[in-house]
Amino acid sequence: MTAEKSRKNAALLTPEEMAAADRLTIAAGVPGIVLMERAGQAVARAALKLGAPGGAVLVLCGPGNNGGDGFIAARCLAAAGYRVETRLLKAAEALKGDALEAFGRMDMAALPLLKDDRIADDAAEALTRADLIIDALFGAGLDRPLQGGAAELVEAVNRSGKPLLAVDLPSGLNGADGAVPGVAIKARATVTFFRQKPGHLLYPGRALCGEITVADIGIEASVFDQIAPDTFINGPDLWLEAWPRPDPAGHKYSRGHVIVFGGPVTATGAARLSAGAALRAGAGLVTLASPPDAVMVNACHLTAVMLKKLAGVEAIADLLADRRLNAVLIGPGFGVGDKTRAAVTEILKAGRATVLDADALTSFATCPDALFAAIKDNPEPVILTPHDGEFARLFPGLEGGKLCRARNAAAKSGAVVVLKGPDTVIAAPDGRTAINRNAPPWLATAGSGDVLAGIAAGLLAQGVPGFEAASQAVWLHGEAGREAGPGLSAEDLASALKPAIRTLVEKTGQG
Ligand SMILES: NC(=O)C1=CN([C@@H]2O[C@H](COP(=O)(O)OP(=O)(O)OC[C@H]3O[C@@H](n4cnc5c(N)ncnc54)[C@H](OP(=O)(O)O)[C@@H]3O)[C@@H](O)[C@H]2O)[C@@H](O)CC1
Ligand SMILES: Nc1ncnc2c1ncn2[C@@H]1O[C@H](COP(=O)(O)OP(=O)(O)O)[C@@H](O)[C@H]1O
Ligand SMILES: [K+]
Repeated sequence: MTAEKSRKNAALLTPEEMAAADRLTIAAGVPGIVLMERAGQAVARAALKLGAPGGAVLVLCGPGNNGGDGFIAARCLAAAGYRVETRLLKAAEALKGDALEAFGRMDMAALPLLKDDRIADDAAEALTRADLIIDALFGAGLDRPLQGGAAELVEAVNRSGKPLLAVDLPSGLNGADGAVPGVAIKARATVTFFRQKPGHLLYPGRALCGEITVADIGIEASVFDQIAPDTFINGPDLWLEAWPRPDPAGHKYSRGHVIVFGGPVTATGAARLSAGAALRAGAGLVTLASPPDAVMVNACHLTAVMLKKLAGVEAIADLLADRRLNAVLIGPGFGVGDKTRAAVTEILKAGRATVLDADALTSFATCPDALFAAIKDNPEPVILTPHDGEFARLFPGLEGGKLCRARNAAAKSGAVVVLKGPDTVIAAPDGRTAINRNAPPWLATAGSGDVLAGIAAGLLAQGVPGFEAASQAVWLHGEAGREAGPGLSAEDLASALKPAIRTLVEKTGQG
């Protein structure tokens, strides 16, 4: 598969982009009702997996095309022998277009869900009778919080404890950013169409989707020629092409040399975790530079990582006169304050691919613009790896959803921004973003971020471009977390990178 085709597989579409894909497909000659038929049939297939044959299925249909998919699913499930009851949120007279056509094709009565903007008594009884509930209330067209009877209904459905299958998106969830502005359905499974939406991957939305199926409804990938999405699922489909391939005739210097700047004698562990991870990520050499009194502590713990004494910030320029040191990492355990600001400024002046983490970020809380100016003057890629707290300190005033905050931060700083968490977002200054989904919760442990920063530096040293290096690092970190498993501590992560690295090496045909 070509890299271009793989990237299209990894694309995530906002509701607007999905609507454009729909329009382009219709304009190319596939009627909207045909797309809706395929969508509804895919929902029915998913329902077959959730509900016992012949069981009672309640299909809740909203006023738009999401409801239309529900009518098709209802018809298919009735034909398959299920006892199907369809209920409408708004009067049937409000239906139009493809949804009206789908309603007509269903040829089944559909009673109202609400009476005087409250759940109708007989609708409440229908919830109790159902073995499976299909949520076809709202999908891509949701544009405000659910209120009144619709909100009450969603809460009652959630309380019912019945298996819930959501059509496209759990109703109440914003597909563009994963936000839930009011209440939302908590589904056991979700069937979406053509490609996933950012809201399926970003919290809180991600927790509401259950198992996600992406159904092919006949939209061709050629629509991407006009839509050009810039948000992706983070994984090999997005960046395998950029995975470093060591020259078989090369040597350690041709795999890059990372220098990690470590902290004082009382805080040496973080930089050691980073240095070890940079080596595992494939850098040919890694040197840990630390204050003279910390060198001995580091020496007691390290073997393959080399050591250097750093007398003071003034010594950084001399050290970096050696151009073979081609990637720099500073921040973990370095300490917060003037000295760190000065060190970061010297490093960025030296024009190296750089990862700034932890204290290197916090030290600029009082003067973020000075940092951004220095980043923009550095011709090599810079990666920032803040968690939410560090992000808020460095980018005060950037608000909104995680995707939007990360994207704006990358544009503002000129760096690739890795906004960490269970749904880490990686954003490039050119607008590309990736959302990560493979990180297990046991990665939330002290030192785990130091390892991530080290992996990123190791990849930069091998010449991987900034956005790809950051995305690969986040994905590898997630895989290592899964490999090490529950009970891991950050020390376990670097060696747990090996199976994922082996998989990538094999995928790129180097194995
Ligand atoms: N695109 C495609 O390729 C394909 C799309 N397909 C399907 O179409 C779905 C999108 O359909 P859609 O655009 O009609 O929007 P949908 O989610 O049904 O909601 C719109 C309705 O809700 C209303 N409304 C909105 N917010 C509200 C609120 N908070 N509270 C109350 N009302 C609210 C709004 O009315 P308003 O009151 O704003 O006038 C409007 O009537 C998509 O998710 C997928 O399932 C498939 O068939 C396959 C092909
Ligand atoms: N709930 C979670 N699920 C998965 N990964 C998480 C979760 N919470 C945090 N992480 C990941 O754990 C790492 C923690 O990094 P950080 O907060 O910098 O910790 P530290 O400074 O102790 O190294 C980040 O890579 C983050 O994405
Ligand atoms: K829905």
